Amino acid sequence: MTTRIFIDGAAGTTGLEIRDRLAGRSEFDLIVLDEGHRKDEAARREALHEADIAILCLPDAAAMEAVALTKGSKTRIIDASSAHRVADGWTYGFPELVGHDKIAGAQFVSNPGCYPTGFLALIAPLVRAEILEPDWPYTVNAVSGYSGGGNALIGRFEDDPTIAFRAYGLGLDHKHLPEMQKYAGLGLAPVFSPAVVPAHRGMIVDVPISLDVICDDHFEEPAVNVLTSALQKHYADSQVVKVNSNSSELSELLLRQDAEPWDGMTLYVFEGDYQARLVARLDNLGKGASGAAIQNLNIMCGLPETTGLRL
Ligand SMILES: NC(=O)C1=CN([C@@H]2O[C@H](COP(=O)(O)OP(=O)(O)OC[C@H]3O[C@@H](n4cnc5c(N)ncnc54)[C@H](OP(=O)(O)O)[C@@H]3O)[C@@H](O)[C@H]2O)C=CC1
Ligand SMILES: CC(=O)N[C@@H](CCC(=O)OP(=O)(O)O)C(=O)O
Repeated sequence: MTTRIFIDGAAGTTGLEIRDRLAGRSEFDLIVLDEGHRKDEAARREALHEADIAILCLPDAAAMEAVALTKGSKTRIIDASSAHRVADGWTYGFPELVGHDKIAGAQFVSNPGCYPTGFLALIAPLVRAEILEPDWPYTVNAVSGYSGGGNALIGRFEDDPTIAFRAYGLGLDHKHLPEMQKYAGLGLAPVFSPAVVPAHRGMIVDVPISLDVICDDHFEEPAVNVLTSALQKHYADSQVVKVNSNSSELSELLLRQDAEPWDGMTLYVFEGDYQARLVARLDNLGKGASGAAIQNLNIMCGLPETTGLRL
C-alpha cells in the first residue's frame, strides 16, 4: 500500500525540493493542491486529513495553523519550520542524535534548522561524551547560501547582484538559539553570527574553540585526534554524516555558486596552537531542510533512510 503525502507549502523553496526528491518514488502518492487552492483553508484541511503524512514547508504561523487544521485526524506530521523544534510532544528530527527508533514511532516530527544541523552535529556528541564542557560560552560563525531565507531572500539576492556578504542576526536573538542550546545540552546559548553569501545553496558552520573547553581527562592525546575519533565513533554507522579524517591536509573550504543539491554533511576538525575549529559543511536545502525531511519520512515509513537522497 502506498503512503499518501501532502506537502503544505509545496510551491515554496523547501517544498519544491521535497517534491523533486519524491519524484518517481512509487511508495508514495502525492496529494497536490493547484495554484488556486494551495492557500485555501478548506482545501488544505481536506488534504491534511486525507494524508498519512503531511510535510509542512510553511512560515511558522502557517505551520501552527496547519497543525490545528489536522485536529481530529491521525495524520503524522513532519514540520520543516521552526514552530515546534523545542515544543512538548514533538520529536526533534535529527536521527543521528535522537535515535532512529524515536523518529520511526513519532507522530509529530520537527525538522532541525539548517544552522543547528551543523552546530549540533559537531557539539552534541562531544558534550554527550564528556569531551567538551557543557557550561561554556560557545560561538558559532556560519555562512549560508541565500536560498536559506526562502523566496523572499532569493528574490532579494537575485534583484541585487551587488550584495557580496550579508551579516545578520545582529540582535543576537536568532530563532535557532533555543534548539542549539537544548539539543547540545548547554548551560548557555551560543553566540551566533550568521551570514549570507551570493550563492544559491550551501552552508558552512564553524565553531572555533580554545582547548580550555576540553574536559581535563582528555589531554593525553592531541585534541584533533580526540575530537575526530569521538565524532567518527558517533557517526560510524551513518551514510549521511561523514567525518573527514584528513582535515590537517586542507587549507580552505569553498562554497560554489553553482553547487548541486546534496543531502549529506561532512564534519572537519582543524587544530592550531591550543585552539581548534570544528566545522560542518552541508547544503541548507539538503540535510538542512528537504533532504532531512526525506530522511525522516523514510524512517517514519520503515524504509532505508537514504532512499531518494542525493549523497
Ligand atoms: N530555505 C531553507 O534553507 C530552509 C527553510 N526552512 C523552513 O522551511 C519553511 C519553508 O521555508 P522556505 O521554503 O524557505 O520558504 P518559502 O518562502 O520559499 O516558501 C514558503 C511557502 O509557503 C507558502 N505559504 C505561506 N503561507 C501559507 C499558508 N497560509 N498556506 C499555504 N501556503 C502558505 C508560500 O506561498 P506564497 O509565496 O504565495 O506566500 C510559499 O510557497 C520555513 O519555516 C523555513 O524557515 C528550514 C530549514 C532550511
Ligand atoms: C539564510 C537565512 O536567512 N536563513 C534562515 C534560516 C533558514 C532555516 O533554517 O529555516 P528555519 O528558520 O525554519 O530553521 C534564517 O537565518 O532565518
